[in-house]
Amino acid sequence: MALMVGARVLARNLLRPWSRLPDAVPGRTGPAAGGGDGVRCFGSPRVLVETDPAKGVAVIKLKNPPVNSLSLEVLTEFVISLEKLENDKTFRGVIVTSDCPGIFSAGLDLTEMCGKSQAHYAEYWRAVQELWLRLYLSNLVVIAAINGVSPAGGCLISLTCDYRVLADNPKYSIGLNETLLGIVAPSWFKDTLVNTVGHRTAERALQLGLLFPPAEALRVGIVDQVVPEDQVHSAALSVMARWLAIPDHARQLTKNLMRKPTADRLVKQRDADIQYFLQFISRDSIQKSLRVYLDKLRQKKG
Ligand SMILES: CC/C=C/CC(=O)SCCNC(=O)CCNC(=O)[C@H](O)C(C)(C)COP(=O)(O)OP(=O)(O)OC[C@H]1O[C@@H](n2cnc3c(N)ncnc32)[C@H](O)[C@@H]1OP(=O)(O)O
Repeated sequence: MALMVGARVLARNLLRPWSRLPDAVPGRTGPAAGGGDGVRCFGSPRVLVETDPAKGVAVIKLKNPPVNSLSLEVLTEFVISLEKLENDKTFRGVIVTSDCPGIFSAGLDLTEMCGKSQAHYAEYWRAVQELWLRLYLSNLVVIAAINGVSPAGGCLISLTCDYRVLADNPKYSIGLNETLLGIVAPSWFKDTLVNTVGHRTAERALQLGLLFPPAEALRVGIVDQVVPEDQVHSAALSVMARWLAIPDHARQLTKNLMRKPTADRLVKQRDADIQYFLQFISRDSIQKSLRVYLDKLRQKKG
C-alpha cells in the first residue's frame, strides 16, 4: 500500500507539478473548531494543516497514531502540505507539532525498513531525503512545537526547524538514538545535529544514542526553549512573531547562506546516499537488530 501511494504521488509530481496540492480532508475545511474566525484547515488524513491567513502562519500537525512514526505516506503528505504552503504567498511561517498526545514523533517507521524489498527501501529513503531537504531549506520560518517524545527521525524533523520549543515534561526526551537500535545516523542527520549543538556535543550524543530530557536538552542547545506543557503552542506563536518581524528576503537569504552547504552535500550525492542506505539496511545483522528492537517495543505491553 505504502509503495503504491509513494509511487503514485511521485509519478503525479513528476508529470503534473501543479497538481501536488493535497485534497482537503473531508469535514475539516472551514473554520477550525475553537480556532476562531479566519482559521482554515486542509491537509491529508495524517498531516493536518490549520492555517491562519490573517497572521500568515500555518500549523502542521502530525496525526499518525499511535506514535506518529514517519511512514512513507506521512513523509509524502508532509512534503506536499509544506509545498502547498510555500507556494502560497499568504504564508510566511509554519509551526510543526503533533496531534498524538505525548508523542511528537517516534521517528522513521521501522516497519518501512524491515523485511521489505530493495525497491521499497529506495523509495522510502528518497522520501526521507526529500522531507529533510524541503524542511531544512524552507523559505518559511519553521518552528517546532515539540509536545512529546522525539527520538531519532522525530528529532531530525525538529532539528531542521529554525527554532525548537519543547514541553517541560520529563518523559519528553529528544535526541538521535540510532546507535541504541544498532544502526548509524546517516551523515546528513549528523550534520544537522552538529550545526545545532556543535561537534563535541554531537559526537557524544550520537555515539551514546543520547535522548535528552528537557533541562538537559536546553543545556546542550538541542532545543532553544523549554516551557510548561500547556504553553508550547503560545510560546511557538510568540517566537514566530519575532522571526516574522525580520524582512523575509534578508532572513531567507541568510538561512540559505547558513544551510545550503550542508544541504548541497546531500543533493550532490542523493543516489549514492540511497545506494549506501540500501546496502546498509539490507545487511542481515542490521535487519536482525531492527527486528529485535521492534519485538522489544511490541513485547513491552505484554
Ligand atoms: C538509518 C536509519 C535511521 C533511522 C532513524 C529512525 O528514526 S529509527 C526509529 C527510532 N525510533 C525509536 O527508537 C522510537 C521507538 N519507539 C519508542 O521508543 C516508543 O514507541 C515511544 C515513541 C516512546 C512511545 O512509547 P509508547 O509506550 O507510547 O508506545 P509503544 O512503544 O507501545 O508503541 C506503540 C506501537 O507503535 C510501534 N512503534 C513504536 N515506534 C515505532 C517506530 N519508530 N516505527 C514503527 N512502529 C513503531 C510499537 O511497536 C507499537 O506497535 P504495536 O504493534 O502496537 O505493539
